[in-house]
Amino acid sequence: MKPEPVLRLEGVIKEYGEEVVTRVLHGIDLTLEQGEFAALIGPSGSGKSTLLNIIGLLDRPTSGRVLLQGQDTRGLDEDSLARLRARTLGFIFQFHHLMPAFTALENVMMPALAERGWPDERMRTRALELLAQVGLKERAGAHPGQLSGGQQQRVAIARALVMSPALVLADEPTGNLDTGTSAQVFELLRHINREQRMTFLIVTHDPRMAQRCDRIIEVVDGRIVSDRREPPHSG
Ligand SMILES: Nc1ncnc2c1ncn2[C@@H]1O[C@H](COP(=O)(O)OP(=O)(O)OP(=O)(O)O)[C@@H](O)[C@H]1O
Repeated sequence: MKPEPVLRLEGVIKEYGEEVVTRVLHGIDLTLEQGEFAALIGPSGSGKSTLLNIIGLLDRPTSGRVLLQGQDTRGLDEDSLARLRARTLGFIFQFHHLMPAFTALENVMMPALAERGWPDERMRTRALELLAQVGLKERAGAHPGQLSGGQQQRVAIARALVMSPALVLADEPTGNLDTGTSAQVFELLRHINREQRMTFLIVTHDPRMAQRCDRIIEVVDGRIVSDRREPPHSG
């Protein structure tokens, strides 16, 4: 039997306003299978962030359904949504939002702490493994202020992965980095995707980055206007 897709959106509509209603998403249908590495592109104001917030269970559609690993999220209360979010989703933002008073290791453990309370040894081991994977094993005890921008973003990536999410949502993950660092961070995401078959959806304005994804979903005026799979890249 085919596994449930990681994500399925059915007829997602989003409207803002009460007296004057603005429709921002016009019935989005979208499926992401496990292991996909997809870019979400489109002009400013086209609805990418709105869509990402709905997929990330941070906002609810006006109508339509969002299913994560086959689970219908419609009708779940805020607590259930928060639990599902913590278990299933990882978030990477343009600005890393690391906590300056905590070390890199503590920052990576933070989502696990929020979920399970006091840190246990397994959590610590997992966080250290992830820091090693993003090339920061030696910097586990450093505070964010002692790390470069690229290193800080790599800590944020490790933090996004600590709960082994089925789907990682990245909003302009390299938007705040210089070109060289940006390419390295992107390659790291690619590597994690290939190695762990973790699914990624990446909002980007950078056409070169989109070209290096396996699938490019383009949104214009709240509609998916194209959804194409790229031939596999060699490297
Ligand atoms: N809370 C809100 N209330 C009213 N309108 C909103 C709200 N949030 C977003 N919008 C409108 O919805 C549309 C889509 O916005 P959204 O932020 O999703 O676009 P985007 O594609 O992510 O843009 P950008 O690339 O500039 O981040 C815009 O016209 C925006 O003004």
